[in-house]
Amino acid sequence: MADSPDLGVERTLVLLKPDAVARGLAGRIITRFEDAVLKIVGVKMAQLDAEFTRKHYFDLEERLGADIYNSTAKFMQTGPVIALVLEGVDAVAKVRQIIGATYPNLAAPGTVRGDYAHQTKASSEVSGKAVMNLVHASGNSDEAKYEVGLWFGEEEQFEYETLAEKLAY
Ligand SMILES: Nc1ncnc2c1ncn2[C@@H]1O[C@H](COP(=O)(O)OP(=O)(O)OP(=O)(O)O)[C@@H](O)[C@H]1O
Repeated sequence: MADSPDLGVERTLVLLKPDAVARGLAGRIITRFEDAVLKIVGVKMAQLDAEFTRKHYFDLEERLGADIYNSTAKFMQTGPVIALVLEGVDAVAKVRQIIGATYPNLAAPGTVRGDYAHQTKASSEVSGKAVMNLVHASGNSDEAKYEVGLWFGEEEQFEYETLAEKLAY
């Protein structure tokens, strides 16, 4: 048997956005990740500035346009966020499933966005404000590597050393 079997364990970045922190939902949201055997290996609270927001959402303006970039960047700086590095089997995809679709009205019941938010794309377009959808999570494994590295130094991330620790619950 190989010394280190590939368990499919990976890391992903999660942000509890200003609306989640302000509404006192942090604990309930984190519990959902922990219940799905996603382990916290890094955590911090931060107030974003314009420069760091640009680094985090570096491709958003190109993907969705300047108006959406600007409203999202503004929203992300309205209050503190909580950043987490989560580790687990298929963590990137699993976290995206747990948080649900980008537009909360389309997010399934049982997902974080589906249960705790309600905004539609149309309401954001009318108001010119960002979709307040509580959580950001890396969209794929390349994005996860970039975002985890942007937010957390090596020394700010912890290791579960043994197989038992990695899988235990
Ligand atoms: N049509 C829109 N109007 C206003 N804000 C939007 C719109 N589309 C996206 N956003 C904002 O931009 C963020 C990034 O959009 P993206 O397409 O990357 O969705 P996502 O990957 O589900 O969200 P996130 O990157 O925050 O995890 C969304 O979470 C939302 O806050």
